[in-house]
Amino acid sequence: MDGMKSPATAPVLILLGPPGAGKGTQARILEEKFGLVQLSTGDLLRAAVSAGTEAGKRAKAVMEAGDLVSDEIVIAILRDRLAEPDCAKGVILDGFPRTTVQAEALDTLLAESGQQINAAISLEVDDAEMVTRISGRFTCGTCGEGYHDTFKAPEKAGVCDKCGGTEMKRRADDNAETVASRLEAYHAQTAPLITYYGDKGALQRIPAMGAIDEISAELAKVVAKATA
Ligand SMILES: Nc1ncnc2c1ncn2[C@@H]1O[C@H](COP(=O)(O)OP(=O)(O)O)[C@@H](O)[C@H]1O
Repeated sequence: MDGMKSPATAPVLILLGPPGAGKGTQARILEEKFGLVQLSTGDLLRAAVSAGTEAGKRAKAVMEAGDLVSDEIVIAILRDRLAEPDCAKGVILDGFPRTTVQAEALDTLLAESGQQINAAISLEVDDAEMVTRISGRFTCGTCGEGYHDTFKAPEKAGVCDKCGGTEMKRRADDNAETVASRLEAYHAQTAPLITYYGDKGALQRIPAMGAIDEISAELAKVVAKATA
């Protein structure tokens, strides 16, 4: 029929990288720049734990140990979230997939609605830096929004950058012992996805050891190209 086009599919981007690589920070920047929705399975799981849902109860101890929550739970949570109307704008997946089983489930899920991923972007950093970064990060217990990083701004230790509050809290799993397990889980279970997406021709690598705005500028170029 004249003028009939197949509907444009919404962008689907994946951010890959170890804990502390800056996936969450960069996903929030991309959300604003490109009008996309950030989907963080870590945030969704923490919300399930706080709400005390069945999935949350099963996930709590696993997360505190720095291990990966079962594929079954995470895939179910992600599937439900993706079905919400705001995701029609396009999504940035932050922290998902983290295993090959999850990557395959995502491909199947997207194929059901005629979609596929635009790019899997790997934020490349080294492990030693990750431990330092994670042990220095705090969020604000007063406004819940502010963020403070003792590593980047030691002079402002303990003070929220948004509201000036002084009740800074560390995430339950941001301690040296758990961080080591999270890095181990990353190398054993998630790093193979770099090859998975490389083989599909969907992988983009970005050096991510520098300043947040330099990395986000690089990332924006890659995203603009992948979603054009
Ligand atoms: N896709 C996933 N599969 C399995 N477990 C997950 C997944 N996403 C998050 N988690 C769980 O939530 C924890 C926190 O994840 P996240 O907030 O992404 O932080 P980080 O990337 O800093 O480790 C992980 O250590 C893991 O236990």
